[in-house]
Amino acid sequence: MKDKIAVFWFRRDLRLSDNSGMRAALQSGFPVLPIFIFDPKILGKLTDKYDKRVDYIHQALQALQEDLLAAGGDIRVFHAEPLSVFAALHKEYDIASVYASRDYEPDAIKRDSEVEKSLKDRGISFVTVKDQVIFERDDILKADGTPYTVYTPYSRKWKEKLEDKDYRAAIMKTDHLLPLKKKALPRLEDIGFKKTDIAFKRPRLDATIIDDYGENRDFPAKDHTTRLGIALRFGTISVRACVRFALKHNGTWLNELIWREFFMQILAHFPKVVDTCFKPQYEHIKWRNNEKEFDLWCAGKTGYPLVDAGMRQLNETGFMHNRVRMVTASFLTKHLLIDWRWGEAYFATKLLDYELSSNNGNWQWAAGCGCDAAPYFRIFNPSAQTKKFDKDLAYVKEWNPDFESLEKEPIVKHEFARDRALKVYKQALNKNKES
Ligand SMILES: Cc1cc2nc3c(=O)[nH]c(=O)nc-3n(C[C@H](O)[C@H](O)[C@H](O)COP(=O)(O)OP(=O)(O)OC[C@H]3O[C@@H](n4cnc5c(N)ncnc54)[C@H](O)[C@@H]3O)c2cc1C
Repeated sequence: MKDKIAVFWFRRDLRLSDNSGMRAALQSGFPVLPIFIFDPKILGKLTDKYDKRVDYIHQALQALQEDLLAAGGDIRVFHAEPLSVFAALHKEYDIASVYASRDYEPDAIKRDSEVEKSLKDRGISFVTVKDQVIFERDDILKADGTPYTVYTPYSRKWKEKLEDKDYRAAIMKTDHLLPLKKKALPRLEDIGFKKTDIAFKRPRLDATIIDDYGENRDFPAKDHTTRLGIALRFGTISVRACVRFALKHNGTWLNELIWREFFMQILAHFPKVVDTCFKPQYEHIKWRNNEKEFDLWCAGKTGYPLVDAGMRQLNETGFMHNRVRMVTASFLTKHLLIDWRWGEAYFATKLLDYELSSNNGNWQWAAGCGCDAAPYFRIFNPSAQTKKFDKDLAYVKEWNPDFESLEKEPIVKHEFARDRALKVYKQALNKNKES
């Protein structure tokens, strides 16, 4: 008879330390087999075979494998549909339970419920554990049990509710890993992708950035933000470690981590936001959706130096500074009157730190149609934003050195675009009053 084992399925928690899902698996008492699955359904949606995020995951798995080998185990990495992976594992092992850290995106919830059902049919339990957030969907609710849709009261309640236990490290003994013969990971080429120039570094909380984050974070040329977005996305850093650090070092940075959870709970409570406006009346907006103008925006050729610098930074590196993300998103939706969904989809293909809930929430914020959004009449003037946040043009010059020749012919004049946006937004909102 085979000995019973537990399986730990790594997904968006690619680390061995402070991993509450893995800790739960190790506490099961059964030897733990760690696995990761490259799901062809997810990878198939990525058209660029030089996707840096896939390369990042691949390198993070190598680091994870080193840690697991040092702890006396290893990892098995598959490239197949999860249901077929578990069917094959079921033949090879006597599995008591499969453990995983909880995932909150609509597609992940659907996948997990299919996996749970199929495991249950084989008599295997599927145990998911909170790891990706401090507070999930129903942890922070209003007194009447409904979700918060405004950030400030949400963050107040989040802070009131926070106790040591919520951010304590998930410490574990790794002596329960299933001994495995070392096996090389599949190569990127084996899963249909190519090596890129991204270099995985183990994420680190840097006091020299976080201590004076509040004073510097808004100036793109200073590059004074942590760049931990990708690490939070794929769980190569623990959010509990971030919160412990933020509590000691900087309240403004803590607020950013709360924004992340705010949008996650919005997506969890209102999954319709994936493709519709949080505020339905904004569906009446008559977007112009000019494809030529969209292409110019994507390429960083609008003639507005800050907008173009941001788009070029994004295209070249997969990152764009938050201030500039706000300006470029406002420009697309308000100056060009292009549907926020187009911009959101473009960012999703490019951002290394792409996170459905944050991208969606922030795009809806910029377009004015989100839960706690910028009012429709707040239209960033890209030139005023440049004067305020990049007055020496250091950021513009870095990413958009030919800006002077382009600036002569901007895609649209600010005053004209502003008036047009106000008119179109007002029309949409009035239509709603009439109907
Ligand atoms: C149009 C638009 C699209 C965006 N798309 C994404 C996205 O796909 N993924 C993403 O993580 N963030 C997104 N953001 C939010 C923000 O721009 C990035 O989180 C931030 O720029 C990442 O840089 P950093 O890692 O240096 O973060 P820091 O400034 O060091 O902040 C630390 C972490 O806090 C979280 N955070 C910070 N600001 C926000 C915010 N406004 N909303 C939600 N979480 C936040 C992120 O996890 C971030 O990594 C978007 C913002 C805008 C305006």
